[in-house]
Amino acid sequence: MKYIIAPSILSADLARLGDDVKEVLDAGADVVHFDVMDNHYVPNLTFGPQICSALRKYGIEAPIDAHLMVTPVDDLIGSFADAGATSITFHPEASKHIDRSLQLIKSRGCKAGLALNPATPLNVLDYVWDKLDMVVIMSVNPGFGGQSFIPSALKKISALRAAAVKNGRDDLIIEVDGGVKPNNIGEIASAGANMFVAGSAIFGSDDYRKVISSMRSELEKI
Ligand SMILES: O=C(CO)[C@H](O)[C@H](O)COP(=O)(O)O
Repeated sequence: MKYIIAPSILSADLARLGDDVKEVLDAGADVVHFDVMDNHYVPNLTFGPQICSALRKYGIEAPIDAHLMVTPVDDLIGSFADAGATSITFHPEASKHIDRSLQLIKSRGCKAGLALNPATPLNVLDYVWDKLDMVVIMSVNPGFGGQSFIPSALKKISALRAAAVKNGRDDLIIEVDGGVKPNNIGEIASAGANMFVAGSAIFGSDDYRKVISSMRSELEKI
């Protein structure tokens, strides 16, 4: 299985974001995870499409995974697609019309996904399987980096992988976000995840290559 490592720029050095993102990609990361927080859906405020576009202008060519922790959702979908996002995910509680928001993302040529909070059940996916490229299992409550992985996420990841297969979606990307570290990435992957967001574990280290390599060597053991 192809495993995707996506550093969350929430924990990057924001005063030198372009360089920090280049460094983490040079160190072996696959995707830039871009946390968008609005101080409304979540109690924190980060960055908007201008920063995404600035990263593109700075020469970042890797996929950018925009995780919208905002409400309302739809107005920002077009802005992030224009700004160069490759995939856009949002929280079902944040959109009045989940199916419409997913369609909007796909119509702009981006991969589409739903992000499920720790207490959000999987049945929200029941009627939109055909519109999902990815599902984000939040293994922390959204809003802040540096929190601990919530263990019940493992059971949820396994149930999601089984449901995806049952619904003919063996290709579904299962992204896990929150508290991912070299010492738990193996069990998270074994449960069925194939994309891993890690903020503090990577950007909090002074050797990005070493952390990413140790994550990859844990993944190779599976
Ligand atoms: O979406 C997020 C918080 O809402 C972050 O992406 C997530 O918490 C990653 O940070 P860390 O790896 O430090 O837990």
